[in-house]
Amino acid sequence: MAVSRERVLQELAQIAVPGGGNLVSDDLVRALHVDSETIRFVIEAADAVQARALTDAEAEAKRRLAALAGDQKVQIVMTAPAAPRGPAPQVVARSGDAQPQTGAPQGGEPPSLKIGRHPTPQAGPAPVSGVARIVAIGSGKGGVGKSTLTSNLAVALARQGRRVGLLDADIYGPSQPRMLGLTGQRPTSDGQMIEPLRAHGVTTMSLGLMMKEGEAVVWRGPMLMGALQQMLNQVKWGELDVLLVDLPPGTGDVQLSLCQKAQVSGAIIVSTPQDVALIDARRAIDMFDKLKTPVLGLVENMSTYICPNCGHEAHLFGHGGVAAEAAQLGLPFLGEIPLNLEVRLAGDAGTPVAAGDGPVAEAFTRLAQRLIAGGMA
Ligand SMILES: Nc1ncnc2c1ncn2[C@@H]1O[C@H](COP(=O)(O)OP(=O)(O)OP(=O)(O)O)[C@@H](O)[C@H]1O
Repeated sequence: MAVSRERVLQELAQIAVPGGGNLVSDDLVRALHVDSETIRFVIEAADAVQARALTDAEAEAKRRLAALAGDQKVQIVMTAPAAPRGPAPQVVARSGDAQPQTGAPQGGEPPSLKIGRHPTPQAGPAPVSGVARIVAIGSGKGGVGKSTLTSNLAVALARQGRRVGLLDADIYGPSQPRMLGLTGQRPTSDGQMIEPLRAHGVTTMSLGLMMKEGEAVVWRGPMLMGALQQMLNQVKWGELDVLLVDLPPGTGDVQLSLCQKAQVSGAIIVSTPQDVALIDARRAIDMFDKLKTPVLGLVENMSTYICPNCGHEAHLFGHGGVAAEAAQLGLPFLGEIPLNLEVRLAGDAGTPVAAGDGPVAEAFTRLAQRLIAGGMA
């Protein structure tokens, strides 16, 4: 039978650490995740010296949990900042089959701000200083073009003269640095505040830029909440008309944390017209309803395909399904973006198609104008 979270904590509370306490009493266990297949957590040391001193405790935790676990895989990650003001959390030790999830950092070291700590207590959703509106961009299903829509919409809004920020909170696959041509760049920090990057007129920050690649996949609940809180409050966003937040797909911790921590003005749901995508979109809408975040409307992506050779219009994923769904749910239908090779090529090349001209750029302009006219951006 799978070991429960409580049982894991009981076991960890028996593992002594230097100084007289144990792993639990010294609050060293972070992001504990227990399900039928995995027991996973982070041991968060204050620095590399403490991390070394905790190696034995980590090995013991590994041994004890492996003995208890049965079929569950045990993954333990030890993190510590390299130095008090050093470059970003570093994975310093691993045990057993818990393979390091770090890869080559994206463009050098992340800035010297420790990200992913426990959240600071907060009475309720708070505004972000200088930011007039926060709009979450969500989808029920992955791969429907939510990140593409976010970057292009941000650029289209900036071209309409709006002061726009983009927070890439899709920690499981942060793609905004690539889509906005920021690969290889790192935001800087004085250890307190982060200086965001700017691309195509958009003030941009991505959780992916704050960590070594792959590191965040072990984050859960509190750690994620803390990181998101830092992204909102420790980034010098400046004065913004709107901050777009690119959420991970689905209905998980990031969505919950964002709506609990920040005064989100509303959410835009992106979907393709297929039934399967729409079923998931409905789930996302339901989640925002439960979180009391207004759904501003739905956007249909990959709507129509116009053959670049013959001009024939085809509907590869169907057409009009999102508009019909919006009508049925009594929500605004905000617009549709065609399926177009240029969208992908431009995204991969780091210059969103909305930065140029042509029918697809116009579709994003229309969407941006619709949001501005509706007071949403
Ligand atoms: N309208 C479009 N026309 C052509 N290609 C598109 C369009 N929208 C998105 N794409 C392409 O589809 C792929 C998935 O898009 P994107 O990464 O934006 O989706 P996503 O919903 O953010 O996915 P995930 O949340 O799973 O990361 C990308 O290669 C992107 O370039």
